[in-house]
Amino acid sequence: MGKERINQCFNEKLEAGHNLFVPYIMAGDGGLDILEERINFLAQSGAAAIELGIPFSDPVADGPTIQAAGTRALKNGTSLGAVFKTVAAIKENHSVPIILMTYINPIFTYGIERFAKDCANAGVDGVIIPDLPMEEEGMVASSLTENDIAFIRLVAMTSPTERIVAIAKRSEGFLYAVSVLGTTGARKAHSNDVKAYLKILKEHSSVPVLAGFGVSSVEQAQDLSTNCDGVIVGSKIVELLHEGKDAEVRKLIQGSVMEEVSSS
Ligand SMILES: O=P(O)(O)OC[C@@H](O)[C@@H](O)c1c[nH]c2ccccc12
Repeated sequence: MGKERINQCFNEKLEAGHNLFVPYIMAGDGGLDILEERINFLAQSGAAAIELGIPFSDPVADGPTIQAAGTRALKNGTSLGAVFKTVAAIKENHSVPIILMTYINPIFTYGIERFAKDCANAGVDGVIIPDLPMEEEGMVASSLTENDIAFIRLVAMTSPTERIVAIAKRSEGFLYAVSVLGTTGARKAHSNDVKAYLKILKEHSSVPVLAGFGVSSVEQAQDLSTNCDGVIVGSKIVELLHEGKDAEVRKLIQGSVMEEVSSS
């Protein structure tokens, strides 16, 4: 369970020579009753894990696409409790790691201990909390550790190297390397500094490093994956699924996970 499951699933893919691909979807976008089918589809298409967003009314790091998905999910009445129930049922049939992405506020409201226990009971493997600074993560970190839930840390390109290294050393499951400045959302290209930044992270992290934010094509995924272990794709996946373009989602994942054969 938890950390072990993520490590095992990621290692299997890496050992088979694949890049890792973690799609982000918003829980309750399209209704919770389609979640199992979506997760199954993404896993079958080659996803190494699923990042599952909890809709929240004040999503400071979300770009317009993810915000719109959150609004749709909230309109459907999606609550944290309902997501736990749905995930528990899904986990009876599927082994793909599930990582919850939630801001700290809903966790406080729900209760930190209760949140960590319910994650474990539902079979959630890891948690990402984008607005919890390293200095304040203690209470949440100990509850997650007690329940064997991987606490995935995010690093930002703008942070000083010392801070980047400290965060890289702590991360569990994988390290989320935010690879653009600003909020989530598809971008045409990543800056050249990203490669150097990913290299530093790879040197200091004991878990796989995945690059996220702004990835929307196989080319970008392949390019980033030459300097780290894979990518996280949110907005593009959310948009394609919302438009019913499942075949394109499959192509994006399959093209991204295949390690490119170098011509030299
Ligand atoms: O949408 P993008 O640019 O592909 O970025 C991933 C992202 O959506 C997902 O990981 C995510 C959604 N909301 C977030 C908030 C903070 C950090 C990460 C996220």
